[in-house]
Amino acid sequence: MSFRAGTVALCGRPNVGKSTLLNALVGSDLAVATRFPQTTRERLLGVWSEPGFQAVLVDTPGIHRAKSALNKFMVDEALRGAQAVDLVLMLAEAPLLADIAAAEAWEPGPAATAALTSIAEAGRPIALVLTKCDRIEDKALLLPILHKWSTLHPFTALIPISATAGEGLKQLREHVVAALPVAEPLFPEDQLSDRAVRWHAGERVRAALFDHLRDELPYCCAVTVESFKEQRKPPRDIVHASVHVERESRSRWSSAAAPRPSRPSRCRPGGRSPS
Ligand SMILES: Nc1nc2c(ncn2[C@@H]2O[C@H](COP(=O)(O)OP(=O)(O)OP(=O)(O)O)[C@@H](O)[C@H]2O)c(=O)[nH]1
Repeated sequence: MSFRAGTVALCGRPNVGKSTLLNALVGSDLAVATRFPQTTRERLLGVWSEPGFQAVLVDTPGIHRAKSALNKFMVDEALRGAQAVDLVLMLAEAPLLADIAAAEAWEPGPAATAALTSIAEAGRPIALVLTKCDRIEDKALLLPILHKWSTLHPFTALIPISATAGEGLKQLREHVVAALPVAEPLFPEDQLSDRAVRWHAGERVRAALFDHLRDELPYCCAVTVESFKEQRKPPRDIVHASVHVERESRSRWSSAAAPRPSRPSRCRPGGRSPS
């Protein structure tokens, strides 16, 4: 069988599970996934290599109505990520509904449909991926929801998944592989990301800020990695980073502890990176 390779964008509203899905498919915690919306600020490529195919996954910031310059940049990044790919996976969260009557009455909200309209402007094939389905006990509720989505766009497929429980990932994999052209791999098989280990170290620091600081603060922070020393033995990699905050009054938080970064570009596909 001929090798298939191409690019697949993961797009959707903030917090729908794009980074978690990328990590599940690549098999490594490359992208920072938190319970907070708008964690992803820049596009990240995750290289999903398996025998017979390589899908280069583009993790994008969440699409939302942006007011600040940073948020506008993030939305532009997301929409740029959907250009010229072989397939767009439009992720939408499965709604939590009481019963089948509620599921039949359900409509996607204006923000989700606006995100779909923006993504569709790129003119690429789009598959709808309904995320977090592990939270829906009665799977019959998913049918009317998927049907509602199908009326909004000629999606190439409608796939319910749970990235955390591994549900639906086989079906998703088959759909992704079928959408890839016959081509040579775009990245070496053992490369997991387009970013340097140092960039991932900065992202780990940002993830720590989300974990440890008050809810609103991480959004006002930027991280610069000042020095990064890779070590094979414990305590492993050493990161010195500066945390930039918007206001002087917030600077007392700036010495947040950095966790050990993973080594994404060194890991073999399928293996979990150390965290
Ligand atoms: N129950 C459940 N939770 C999930 C699943 N996938 C993601 N989550 C949770 O949803 C939250 C958001 O996940 P992310 O992967 O960061 O979402 P995102 O779309 O990348 O978010 P942005 O950075 O805002 O664009 C996290 O708390 C995840 O743990 C899933 O399959 N099931």
